[in-house]
Amino acid sequence: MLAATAAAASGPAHVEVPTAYDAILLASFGGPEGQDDVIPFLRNVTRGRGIPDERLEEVAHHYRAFGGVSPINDQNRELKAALEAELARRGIDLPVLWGNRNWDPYLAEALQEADSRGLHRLIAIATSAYSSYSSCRQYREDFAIALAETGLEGTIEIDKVRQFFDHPGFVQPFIEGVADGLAEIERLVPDIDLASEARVLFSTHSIPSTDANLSGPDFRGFGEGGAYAAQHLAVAEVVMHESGRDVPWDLVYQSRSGPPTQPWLEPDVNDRITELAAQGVRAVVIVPLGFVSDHMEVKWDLDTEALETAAELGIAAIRVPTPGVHAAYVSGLIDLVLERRDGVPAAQRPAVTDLGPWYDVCRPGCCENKRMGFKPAVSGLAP
Ligand SMILES: CC1=C(CCC(=O)O)c2cc3nc(cc4[nH]c(cc5[nH]c(cc1n2)c(C)c5CCC(=O)O)c(CCC(=O)O)c4C)C(CCC(=O)O)=C3C
Ligand SMILES: [Fe+2]
Repeated sequence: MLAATAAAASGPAHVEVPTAYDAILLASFGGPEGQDDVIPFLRNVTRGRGIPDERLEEVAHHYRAFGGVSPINDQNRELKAALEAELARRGIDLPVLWGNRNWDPYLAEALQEADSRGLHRLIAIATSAYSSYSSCRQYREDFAIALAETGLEGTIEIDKVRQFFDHPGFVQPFIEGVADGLAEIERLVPDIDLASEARVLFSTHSIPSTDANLSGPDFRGFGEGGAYAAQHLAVAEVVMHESGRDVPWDLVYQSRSGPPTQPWLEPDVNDRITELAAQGVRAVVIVPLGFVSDHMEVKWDLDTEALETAAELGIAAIRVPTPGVHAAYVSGLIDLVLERRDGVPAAQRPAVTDLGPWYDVCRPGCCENKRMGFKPAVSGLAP
């Protein structure tokens, strides 16, 4: 088990005062549940960006290949049930509401439900562990939009748990996954020398370099790729160390979209596998470090595309599981709610890298989107 070491005092934590919450808001991305949902869902995801339906059809085919159904909604139903079970096990009476940014059940519906049940102080868990516009601020903007849509500003307050990339509950499943993945490679390629012929590839969602460089706070201190890249590198290092294996590793990116002229974080996972194969690498273990569940970005971009790339090059490849409903992850999410509710001091909060524990509330300007412009957000220090 990964030791739940208390925070290094040097971490950037800023701790809020205790708040008695009425309910947990499980906030996620949402996904289509049938072929007819696919284009309307993609219009929601890309709203305000004027992307023509022909371009959306290109992304749609990932969903179409799976019957138009993203696995993400069932995964959130399971996560909600697991959170409820863990709360019940601990004797904590805190309802869990679920709302998505891009598909039914929408955030606005969850807020209406909260209001009708008299639940007005919400603590949100977003299914997104790192700092960036897409994984943090966009959730906070969409909370603000849902509050405005429902006329519940001033009635409902939404706080959000800290970014949990380095919480031991999130990291533990990846440690187990890497250890198991490497053992599986040894079974598949019995004569392999892991240290020279295998690579562990930690994969996360590529984002535009502009977003990455603003994924602060204090973004200038994090170098190339901002806090987003720094957080992934720090967690990957811990995972490798804790797995007890001495195998070289890289951070790679997947699921790039946007025009080719716009710089996004690189290298792409497929390009890196191709390069490694040319260098004589015989096996890769792919770790979806940027994701909390096996949703479409994992099923398509890794299990379909990246595994195919490896197969075509004749090298062995294993994809490690995401946290999903792993007991350590579920219990860690409840711990995150309770540390916030109780105003636990930063030094007592678990964090496995010295970047954390992360802030309770975003700093002004944190995770800004310079491409699409300023939108007000809640759950932060400044709108
Ligand atoms: C960092 C990050 C995460 C990880 C954090 C988190 O988990 O939140 C994530 C997750 C996800 N992304 C998802 C789906 C999509 N993301 C898109 C587009 C984009 N994602 C971006 C970033 C991220 N995305 C960005 C920078 C864009 C371009 C838009 C822009 O320029 O700002 C598009 C539009 C089409 C396209 O542009 O390709 C789709 C359909 C799904 C659902 C999967 C399912 O249905 O199972 C999930 C969980
Ligand atoms: Fe995305």
